[in-house]
Amino acid sequence: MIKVGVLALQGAVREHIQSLEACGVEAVAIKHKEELKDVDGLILPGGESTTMRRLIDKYDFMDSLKEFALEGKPMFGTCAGLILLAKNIVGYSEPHLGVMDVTVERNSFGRQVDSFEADLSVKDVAGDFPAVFIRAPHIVEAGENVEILSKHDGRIVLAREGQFLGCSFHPELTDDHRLTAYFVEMVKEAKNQKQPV
Ligand SMILES: NC(=O)CC[C@H](N)C(=O)O
Repeated sequence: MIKVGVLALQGAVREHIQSLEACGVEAVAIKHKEELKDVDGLILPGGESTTMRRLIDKYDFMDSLKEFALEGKPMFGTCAGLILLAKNIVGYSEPHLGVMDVTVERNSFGRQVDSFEADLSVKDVAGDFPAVFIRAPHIVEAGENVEILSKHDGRIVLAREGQFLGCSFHPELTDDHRLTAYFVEMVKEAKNQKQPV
């Protein structure tokens, strides 16, 4: 049995927990860095990346989050969470965690369109995934080991690099749990690989 955490400093935490539970796994809100030891995978939710970064520093989470990544445990960044994972952010000299080989641009779907919904074709997941975008970033550049899983209007909005999954939108805000289920599979695979045979 696996356990998946949701970083609970700010943002859409409860919805992610419900989506994970709908996928049949145990889900916990992570409020203290020590709790990271208890989970096999972690979701970094949407919200506001600069606020979340401030709280990561305030509660001394940064080293523990980087260690979590180094241990090979899967991490799923949604919207602001994707910005936290990215190695490069357009207009910023430093990344946050800087673990996923992508360059992201914040609020990149135009100010006049604050939020919108779109049906996406997602590789290996769905032909019609309902995606909710809220002041969303997109991936402007992806490294050679990054697999592009979905695009909207020619822009990369979902990608995977090994243990890291990142999307521009909010997969937790609808009743469609297929993308959460995809991440749950990543967590199960990573855990099985670690187990001695
Ligand atoms: N819904 C979201 O997570 C928005 C992300 C936000 N615009 C940021 O840059 O952090």
